Amino acid sequence: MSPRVVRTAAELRALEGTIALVPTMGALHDGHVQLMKHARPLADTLVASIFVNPTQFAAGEDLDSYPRTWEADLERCEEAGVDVVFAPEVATMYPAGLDDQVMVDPGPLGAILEGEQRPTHFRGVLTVVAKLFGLVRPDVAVFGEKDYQQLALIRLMVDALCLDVEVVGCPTVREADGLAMSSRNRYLAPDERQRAVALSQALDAGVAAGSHGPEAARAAALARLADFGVVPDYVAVTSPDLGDPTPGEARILIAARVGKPRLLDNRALTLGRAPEGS
Ligand SMILES: Nc1ncnc2c1ncn2[C@@H]1O[C@H](COP(=O)(O)OP(=O)(O)OP(=O)(O)O)[C@@H](O)[C@H]1O
Ligand SMILES: CC(C)(CO)[C@@H](O)C(=O)[O-]
Ligand code: BAL
Repeated sequence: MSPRVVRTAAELRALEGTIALVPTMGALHDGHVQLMKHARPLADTLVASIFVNPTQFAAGEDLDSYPRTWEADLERCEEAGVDVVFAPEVATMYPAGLDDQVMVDPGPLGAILEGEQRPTHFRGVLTVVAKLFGLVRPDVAVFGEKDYQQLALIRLMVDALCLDVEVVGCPTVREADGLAMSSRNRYLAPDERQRAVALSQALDAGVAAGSHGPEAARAAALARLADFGVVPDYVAVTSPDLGDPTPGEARILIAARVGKPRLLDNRALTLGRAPEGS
């Protein structure tokens, strides 16, 4: 059955039973469909939001050219068993205007990695996610690990602001060659699409070198990126909660521009101790 499209808070208030929410910015791909399929059995009603959130884009970023594929998105939502697509106008999300004086401050975790490259990004993301939680009032909300720092910050926000929403993370869905699916992949020219596999291969190299410690993991990932001529914005090896890495469970994260689009990827890894004297 086709999902019902709703645009207002009043329509959302009429929803009954438990609610699962999958927030998106549209241009839906199989990664989004997996999030929706994962969310489907978690509640009576499955809501997917489609909203290209202006406040998470800085001036000069790709807000205006961000892909918008409405008809195809509705088909993907239907395929995934979505009941309701919430597609608000900007004024519904930002009734006080885009220079809204009340915004969510992401704190120190919002200032590193992606936050260093995009200083106002997470303020916009957390603000819109908080607004979506307030409007949709979900019992559970599902996000992708592809945007690992975003997922970590949303969990922190839910704890810090005492929001009554269960946050569920889903593994990254990849193309056959390992490239993490992303709405912006469609901007890769054919030769860039081939080079884009550098990110997942660099993560593989980092994971394989992890037994020799975090610096070895980082060096292996950087070397693999260099093989493809890809210069990253960052390659970071962290603890699972994005702090300093210690032996055991850890995370390796990469961001890099390949041609026009800026791509993100990350993987879990297990760190050994760095060799003595390194
Ligand atoms: N390959 C993927 N696997 C799993 N989840 C994903 C994947 N790509 C995106 N998601 C998740 O889908 C949700 C909506 O993301 P969004 O609409 O920004 O898509 P995107 O593909 O990440 O777009 P962009 O190219 O702008 O980064 C987020 O929770 C995001 O982490
Ligand atoms: C969580 C989100 C939908 C907020 O606009 C966006 O950052 C995204 O698509 O990952
Ligand atoms: N998934 C992250 C959305 C953004 O880059 O704004």
